[in-house]
Amino acid sequence: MRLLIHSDYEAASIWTARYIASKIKEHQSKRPFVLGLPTGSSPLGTYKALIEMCRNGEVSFKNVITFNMDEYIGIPKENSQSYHSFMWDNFFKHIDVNPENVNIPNGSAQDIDAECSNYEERIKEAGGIDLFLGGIGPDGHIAFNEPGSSLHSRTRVKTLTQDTIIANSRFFGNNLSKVPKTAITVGVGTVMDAREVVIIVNGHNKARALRHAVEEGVNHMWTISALQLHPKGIIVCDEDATSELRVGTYKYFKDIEKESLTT
Ligand SMILES: N[C@@H]1[C@@H](O)[C@H](O)[C@@H](COP(=O)(O)O)O[C@@H]1O
Repeated sequence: MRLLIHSDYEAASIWTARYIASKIKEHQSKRPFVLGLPTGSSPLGTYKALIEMCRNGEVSFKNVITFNMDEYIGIPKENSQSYHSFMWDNFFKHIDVNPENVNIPNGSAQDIDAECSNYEERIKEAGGIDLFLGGIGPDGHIAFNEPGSSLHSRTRVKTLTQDTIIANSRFFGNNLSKVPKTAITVGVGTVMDAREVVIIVNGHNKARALRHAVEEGVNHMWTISALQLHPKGIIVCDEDATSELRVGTYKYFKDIEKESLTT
């Protein structure tokens, strides 16, 4: 696993956007590039930078298929609090992606279990995910794979923990009762099947999760730790998120990645 420690969130976001754009451009295969995407505040800087690059003609999403990580159950996609609306408002409507190539789990499907297994099938039919971008919760969850999720899990329904409900209540007027209690989420196994995984970790409130991801063992209580087993896993973080790392760990990654931070 690589750990790229940037000075701040903006630098981390710009690096991540450039990295994704370079992977899309490098992709020589006839099939489209398949990009996995998260919601949340962590990827917003990356989305902003990618929108800018798309406007300047530095990257195009015309030959990109996207798969989002998760969606709340019981919030219609037209609702401003759905992850569907989040993605269109913050990213898709500003880039040249073909709407038919956008995949987001349908949290209002009649048959939620069928929706989950179809989602896995759609990913397979697209040729698998080339790069999965993600964020993590303060408890180290990836997508909505809360502590205790199987590290081999696939797309399914998960019940959100109280920690996640509290963290996400900021999008629901800080009203805990308005936050959905369940969501459709890709599994840890779904994310780990991607050819490459890039995780953005920023801010003090993610420092404990970063320590578990990097310094502790692979453990289902910190589902991001599964990234240690991925052949091409990268964590892109800011200085604030490193405050719980050992000095030696911090210095080691700063040293071995010093060339990469500028590219
Ligand atoms: N399901 C999402 C995750 O995909 C996201 O990584 C996490 C952190 O969100 P933020 O980036 O806002 O801290 O929030 C939710 O739980």
